[in-house]
Amino acid sequence: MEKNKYGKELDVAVKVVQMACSLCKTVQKGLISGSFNQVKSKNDDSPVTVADWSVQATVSWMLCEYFGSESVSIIAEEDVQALSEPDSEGLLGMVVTTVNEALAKAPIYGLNGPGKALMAPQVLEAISRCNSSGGPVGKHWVLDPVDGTLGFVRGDQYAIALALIDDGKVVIGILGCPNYPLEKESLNYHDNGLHKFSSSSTSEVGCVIYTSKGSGEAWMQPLIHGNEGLQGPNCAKLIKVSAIDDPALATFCESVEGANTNHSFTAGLANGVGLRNKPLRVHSMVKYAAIARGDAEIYMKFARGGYKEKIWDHAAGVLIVQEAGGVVTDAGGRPLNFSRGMYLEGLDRGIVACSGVKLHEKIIGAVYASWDSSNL
Ligand SMILES: Nc1ncnc2c1ncn2[C@@H]1O[C@H](COP(=O)(O)O)[C@@H](OP(=O)(O)O)[C@H]1O
Ligand SMILES: [Mg+2]
Repeated sequence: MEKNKYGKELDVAVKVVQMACSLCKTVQKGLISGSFNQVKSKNDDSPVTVADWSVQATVSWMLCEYFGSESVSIIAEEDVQALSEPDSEGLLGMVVTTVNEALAKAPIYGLNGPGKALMAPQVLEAISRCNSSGGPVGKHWVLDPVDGTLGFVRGDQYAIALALIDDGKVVIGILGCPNYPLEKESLNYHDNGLHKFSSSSTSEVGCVIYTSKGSGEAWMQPLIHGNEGLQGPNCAKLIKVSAIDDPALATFCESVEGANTNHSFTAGLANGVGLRNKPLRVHSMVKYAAIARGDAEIYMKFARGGYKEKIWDHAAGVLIVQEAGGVVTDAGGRPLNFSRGMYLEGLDRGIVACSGVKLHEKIIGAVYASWDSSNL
């Protein structure tokens, strides 16, 4: 990990994402057991939880600690507005406790935590400083503290996504996938005929996947659970995209939510290129992890109605798929542009990530052939 130009950043970021995974697992357990009222609605009606703010505060605090609070630039999904409302005192208290519990465990991950517990203003400051506008010059961290919040609140798949952009290019990418089974065998057909990841008693669940640009390698670590650190069974494994290039054998992934991507358009594309398997519908950037790990071959996203994709929903996943051997472009076949602030400006229609060039060309060709007759 240390050998590349961004070795220190990657080393710290992987450890921080490991911490964040542990934090999220604890909060998700509390949510599912119904012990806390930790979910709020944002202005766009999407949910936000104690975990979103707590991960953002923890990652922000750590990055400032290691890379300097003066110089570090972070673009992340959450702000402190809902947390600062008069009726949010209890919620803020939970966030502060959750952050301090996470930071107290920093040494388990080989990181230095704060000398003493953070107070509420410090936690709010850590969250609100992640308001950089990014752009084409300099280093910018990009964080989605809990991607797939709907999956998170449903006890399903979600991801913690952290990437570093340097002069407009994504140079490192880390995806924490706390509910993603380590073994592909745990990928089962579900009742409704769709693929779904399910944990079995034989497979360990949860991993952190990471890469750096130009390495041609992507790695997967299991989650760190106790004091065992990163030695022995926690050694990272190389991952690689699938070698399948026959559409009849390929599986495509997409959002669970029909509001986030047009399922009927992707069904038409799938049919057009001869895909036979049912789609694998998964919340969050775990879809990119599935492509990078060879558990599926295609990920397509076609948002509706002028929705503008945010960089934190794609940066880490795109680089991981590319370095694991895959291809990711917009629907016009062009690379995604991470250099223009918080949005993927100039994105042509949708996003297509594939395990290889052959499948990718077929999907792009199918988009070309069917776009005009679609209602998108
Ligand atoms: N109307 C919309 N169209 C497309 N994507 C949307 C959307 N509203 C929200 N999203 C994005 O889709 C992400 C979830 O992706 P998926 O549906 O693939 O699981 C959300 O991430 P968050 O859950 O972090 O907000 C959000 O950024
Ligand atoms: Mg997201």
